[in-house]
Amino acid sequence: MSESAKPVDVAVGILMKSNGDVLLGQRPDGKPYAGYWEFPGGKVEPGESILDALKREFLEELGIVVLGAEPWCCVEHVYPHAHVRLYFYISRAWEGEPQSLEGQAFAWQGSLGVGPLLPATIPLIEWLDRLRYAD
Ligand SMILES: Nc1nc2c([nH]c(=O)n2[C@@H]2O[C@H](COP(=O)(O)OP(=O)(O)OP(=O)(O)O)[C@@H](O)[C@H]2O)c(=O)[nH]1
Repeated sequence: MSESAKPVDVAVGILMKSNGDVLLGQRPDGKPYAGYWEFPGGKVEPGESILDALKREFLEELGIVVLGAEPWCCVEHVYPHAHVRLYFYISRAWEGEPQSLEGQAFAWQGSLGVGPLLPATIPLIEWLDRLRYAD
């Protein structure tokens, strides 16, 4: 039960193209919720800022250099395997083309697409639609 008492901070990045498409990745075998889709990211390491964690994860997983990202929203979720606090950032500025450096599948998506999504990420898709089709 100690896991539910102390949330784990997770940095999550939404790469958004000018047409509104966003990048999703599929969780690899061997992790909880393998095969589910999520926005790229991962756990924040001790002493690391959330933005630094985001940049590190994007470089490790995708070979992308995030040039800028804005904090968007924070969601807490209690899974059987972990209690997480997800810090979602939106980035419209990066360098490089996403490559699958750790073997995951990735896909650029409009409003509807791949699934299933991680439970904590589902509401984000609706909020995101309001944001990207607002202007
Ligand atoms: N990256 C990411 N993680 C999410 C999302 N939604 C969500 O609930 N999570 C949760 O946040 C946690 C992220 O941890 P992870 O296991 O992917 O991170 P990591 O790569 O640093 O882990 P590891 O190095 O321990 O294997 C998981 O518990 C995952 O279920 C999302 O949209 N993106």
